[in-house]
Amino acid sequence: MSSNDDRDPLFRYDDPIFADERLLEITHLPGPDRIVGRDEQMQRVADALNPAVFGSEPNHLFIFGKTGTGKSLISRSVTQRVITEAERDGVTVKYAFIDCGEQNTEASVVKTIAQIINEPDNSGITVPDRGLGTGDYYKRLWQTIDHCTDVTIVILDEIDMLEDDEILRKLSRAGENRRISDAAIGIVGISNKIDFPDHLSERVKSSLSRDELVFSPYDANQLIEILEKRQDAFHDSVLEDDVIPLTSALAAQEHGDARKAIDILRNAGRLAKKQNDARVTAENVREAKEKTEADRFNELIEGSPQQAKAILYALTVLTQNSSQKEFPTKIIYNQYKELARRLDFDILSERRVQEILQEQNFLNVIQSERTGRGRGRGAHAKHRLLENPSIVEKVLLRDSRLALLDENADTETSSGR
Ligand SMILES: Nc1ncnc2c1ncn2[C@@H]1O[C@H](COP(=O)(O)OP(=O)(O)OP(=O)(O)O)[C@@H](O)[C@H]1O
Repeated sequence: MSSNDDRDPLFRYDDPIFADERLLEITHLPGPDRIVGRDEQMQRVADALNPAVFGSEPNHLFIFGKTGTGKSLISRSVTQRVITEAERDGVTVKYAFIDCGEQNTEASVVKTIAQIINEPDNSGITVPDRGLGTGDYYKRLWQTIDHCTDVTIVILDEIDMLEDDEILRKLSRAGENRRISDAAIGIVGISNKIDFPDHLSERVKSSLSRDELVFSPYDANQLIEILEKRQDAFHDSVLEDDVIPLTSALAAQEHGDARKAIDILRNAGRLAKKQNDARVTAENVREAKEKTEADRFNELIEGSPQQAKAILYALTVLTQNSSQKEFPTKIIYNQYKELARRLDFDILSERRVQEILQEQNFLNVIQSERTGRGRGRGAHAKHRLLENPSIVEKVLLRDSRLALLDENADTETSSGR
């Protein structure tokens, strides 16, 4: 054993703040004793999946609710418990958790499910990353499901992001159509858009029978309890007394969002660590809230082209300079044209700007209300930012070209910041 004295001084070997930071990671699946206030929802998910314990087809299920209300957590947690119980009876249940924000085409979802479920050494089936058509990927999927499982549970997170809902029909009909012979499939669809089923194609609507469940936001007390049950992520006495109540109150401001609460707490710990503080304070929490919101917004717009960012910037400027929150496409377009000129961008047509606003509505960056026909469509649609404009501004100005719009840039550079 080497003591810390003879270790490379370039690195740190102790963590004065975190005892186990992984407990605060989004991929961490807390045990049932750390899950707060979701007994009823867990029971409903368990009721839908129950047949899988005996190797039969589960009921399909759609779960709706705002971000951070535990939809993914409860789906994964109950599925895990189904797997454990089924195993005791010699029934093999497997699950594939698909983020449809990342895998949004039919072929990529089919391929990913097959890759997750497959055990190539046992099945002898290969599922190549590329090179097969959608039909062939389906064939591999059916073979894999038959070979490797008795029941496959497919959890489709952000199901509203799917380009095409045909996959729902194929998965739900696979047994009936004898694509698979001795296995069953259950679908759990997750979305924060409650009107998602209205947008399904008629074919899917009529063929996919399902249960539906809504998760409501947490109140500040439930958020406190959720955070208290993760306190062991930190060393004893590191959190000052007001840290958890303040974090919960800040995360409950818009809607009770456990993801935001946990992210703020983790970022507060990281800030304290970076500053070599011995304790996490309310000050760290306030700073962490801003960082958490900026990170989240950044994640949403990361893939957006510069023109889309300029359009968002136009909406931000309008929001900052007005008591109103909602603006018609035309007004945003006029503001955008002025910015585009300053940035030396090609000026897009109003129609194209309208389409981009619709895409940002789809990505949950803005909310578009229709005033004519169709959702968020038409020149008369009104749009509002869903995030605090000063945070949006900061994040947008990180873009190298939009940075030219930063009026404080020169002073900041000359002051060495
Ligand atoms: N009831 C709860 N008890 C304990 N932790 C929770 C609870 N609900 C959510 N969490 C935690 O909050 C975070 C976000 O939860 P989850 O990802 O399940 O939310 P979601 O509703 O699926 O959100 P999104 O729509 O953004 O994906 C996770 O770290 C999860 O462990």
